[in-house]
Amino acid sequence: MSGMPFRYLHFVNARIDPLLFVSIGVAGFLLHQRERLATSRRAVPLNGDERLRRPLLLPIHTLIMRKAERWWQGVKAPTRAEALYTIMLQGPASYCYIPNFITSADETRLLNKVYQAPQSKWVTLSNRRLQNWGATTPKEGSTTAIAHPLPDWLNTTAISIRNTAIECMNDTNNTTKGIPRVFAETTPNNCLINEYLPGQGIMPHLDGPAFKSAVSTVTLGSHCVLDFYHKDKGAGRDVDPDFSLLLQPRSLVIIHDDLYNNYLHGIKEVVQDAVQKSSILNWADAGMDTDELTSTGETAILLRETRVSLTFRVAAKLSKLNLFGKRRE
Ligand SMILES: O=C(O)CCC(=O)C(=O)O
Ligand SMILES: [Fe+2]
Repeated sequence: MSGMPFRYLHFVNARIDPLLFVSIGVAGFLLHQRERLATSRRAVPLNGDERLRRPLLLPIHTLIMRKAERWWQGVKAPTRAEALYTIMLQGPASYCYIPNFITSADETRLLNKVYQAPQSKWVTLSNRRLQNWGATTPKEGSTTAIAHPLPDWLNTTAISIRNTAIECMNDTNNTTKGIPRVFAETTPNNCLINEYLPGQGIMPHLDGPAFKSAVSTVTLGSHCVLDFYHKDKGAGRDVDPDFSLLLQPRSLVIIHDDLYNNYLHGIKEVVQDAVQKSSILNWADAGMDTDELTSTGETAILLRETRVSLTFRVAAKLSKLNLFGKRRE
């Protein structure tokens, strides 16, 4: 009877000094806080209706606790739940996803044009190939682009994007989300074409300063999961994205304002994407095939094929110089 507890107490009294007690207490508190935060992240429902039921004013002690938790963890970026909440509130101003923006015939025609381009047009990078058309920047990081017209086969799509942006802005029923003002004002004058084989992707990044803060992308050939990471949090191989958009073949996505300026975007280098309803912002519009879905209807495995993306942008500033360095009339 006297054995274990007594010996244990004796051990504690004799060997453990108060500093160690305090350290154990602090470590316990830290672990508890970490678990609490992880649980609250997992528990936050990601669909809009649940979010709308959240109280607008949180009790002061909850706010203080949240601040303390963030400070405690040294995390400046918003949590996943907060990021999604923000994006849902600002969502209507941040992206516009339009399934089947082009027909299958247009998709084939555009793909043929891409592959008919002279070999010299392709720039081969380690993880993808690209072509650059229209107004182009002389070097990386330039803020001024040199004016050059888009070829007709791309200009047709650029004009449809502008018309769509105008429709979006006039859409009083708000069936198309977002107000892609940049494209309503100006027809895109640059198109970057990226080709990704299965297993290829693009590291998370922000687009450079040469273009206005909106980007519109037509997806050809295969789907893509475009991941977003808040810029304060950063991104790396072991960092989970805050959320993603599922871009289906023939769709158009316009990303602008908050989503464009404050989130890095990237595509993972994988041969298949495991997608979940809870992390895909446009799940409802993504037109998932029922045979791709698991029995719950909330996850799917999508096998990648070759994807070609046409990314249209508006150059922020056009140089008065032509390609040969001479001033235009
Ligand atoms: O292929 C895409 O959809 C994204 C391309 C992209 O982000 C870029 O070229 O900057
Ligand atoms: Fe980009």
